[in-house]
Amino acid sequence: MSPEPSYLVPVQPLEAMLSAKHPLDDLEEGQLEEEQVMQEHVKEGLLEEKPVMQEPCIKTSRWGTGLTSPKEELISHADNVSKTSRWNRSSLTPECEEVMVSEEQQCYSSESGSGHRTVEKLSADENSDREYCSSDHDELENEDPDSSTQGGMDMMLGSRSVNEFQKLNKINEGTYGIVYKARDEKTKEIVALKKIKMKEDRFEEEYGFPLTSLREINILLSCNHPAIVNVKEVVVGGKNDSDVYMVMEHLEHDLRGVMDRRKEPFSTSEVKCLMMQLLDGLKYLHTNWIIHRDLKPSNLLMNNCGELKICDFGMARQYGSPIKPYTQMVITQWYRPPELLLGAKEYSTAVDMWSVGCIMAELLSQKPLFPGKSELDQLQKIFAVLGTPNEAVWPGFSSFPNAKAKFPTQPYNMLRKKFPAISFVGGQILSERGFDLLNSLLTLDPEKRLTVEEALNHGWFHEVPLPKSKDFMPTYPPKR
Ligand SMILES: Nc1ncnc2c1ncn2[C@@H]1O[C@H](COP(=O)(O)OP(=O)(O)OP(=O)(O)O)[C@@H](O)[C@H]1O
Repeated sequence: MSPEPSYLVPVQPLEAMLSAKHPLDDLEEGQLEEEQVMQEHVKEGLLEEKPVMQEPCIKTSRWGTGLTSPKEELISHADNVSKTSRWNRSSLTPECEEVMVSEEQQCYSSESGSGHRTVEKLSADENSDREYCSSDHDELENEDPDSSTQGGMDMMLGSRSVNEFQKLNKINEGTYGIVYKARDEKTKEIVALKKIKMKEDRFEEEYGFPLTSLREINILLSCNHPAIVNVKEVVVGGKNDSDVYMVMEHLEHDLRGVMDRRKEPFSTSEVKCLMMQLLDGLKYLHTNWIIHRDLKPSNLLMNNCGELKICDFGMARQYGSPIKPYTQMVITQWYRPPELLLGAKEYSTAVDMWSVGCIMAELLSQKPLFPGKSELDQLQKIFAVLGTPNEAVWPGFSSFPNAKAKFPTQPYNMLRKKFPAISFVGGQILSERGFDLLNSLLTLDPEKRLTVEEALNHGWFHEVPLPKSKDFMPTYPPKR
């Protein structure tokens, strides 16, 4: 195995991980048993599967695990971080005492033979996104109610004020937040401020903070990789400091905007440069048990130094949206894998690999590969190109809840027609190896789909034209 890049967090010894003080002590009886059982499974899994031990494990905060109340968290850190925000990146530096088995590890139940990490869904009705949320609610509801209700704002103690930033312009408004370009008055640095949209739902009424945002902040503060957007800190503003903003490094563009502006597709070497960065960032996430689950061009930021960075972790590792979108916009299905569309009971890292396949196709052709108008239409579009699956090509296919629908029979894989090896009209062509990578990413059966490691090692990246250096990637005039 090639050595891990230096930006990966050093491996914690297994002993340290398992013997570290676990906040199970703080839980109620019933919960304790349940957690202990999970803990045992984790132990077993770790002991059985040596490679897992050797992989880096980012530390998630106790807020992320929902096992300790935020108040206790603040108290236990009081000596070290008094008057320092819970959200300060530096306060998250892993310490031996704090090393925990992350929630992701507790949830992941198996590692499939193909190398995709599978997570078992936590609820019975898996088509309901809200079920995940309620499972999370349950965890939090078991906490000391006194501390939980105050948690939302307590954790902001010591955070800087948004008034220390000069808002320059609004960049974008998404489902969960409004993003501004701003200048840090102290450092004069240009940053992006994502204002967390607060919404009156049960979770927020009780805990004062949207769950999606809590998770996004927790994950992003824990990640440290050149292809993952850097969140510097969290600041507050508005009446009673009740508005919360994530302060992120600012990137001039996102891939959606860039593709919309370009008149022609990226060259093969440019696609390789972008794909390698995307896969590198994703390898970091998957190695750290994080599934992004919402990879799409608008969530891939780009700058004029040729860098690509993954953003928007609102959906990461929760496998469903806990709150209703604020706008009429729904999360796009175009990059959603067939197993999710079919109502699969388990997700794995393979869901992200499907999205990567769709993104690669779009980079090459400059148009979305499967622009479905509804979930059914999405599946029909996928099957029309890749062939209608059956038990032979995808064992277990017919057991999916949504597999009962009558799909038109398409016995052949037609993908090569869309990405030919030769073009008589001067259009974009794709080599044998390039097509093999694309086709392997777009494998219907997630068990057989390429893993991020396999994709990164694919021969396409080693044949000419080689990936373009970031320094020579095209630049675009700033639009915002
Ligand atoms: N750090 C950043 N620098 C520059 N622009 C950014 C940054 N972060 C986000 N953006 C812009 O804001 C948009 C929305 O951001 P983001 O996806 O994080 O919000 P969201 O509300 O979660 O969106 P969605 O509706 O996709 O869930 C992005 O598509 C991108 O154009």
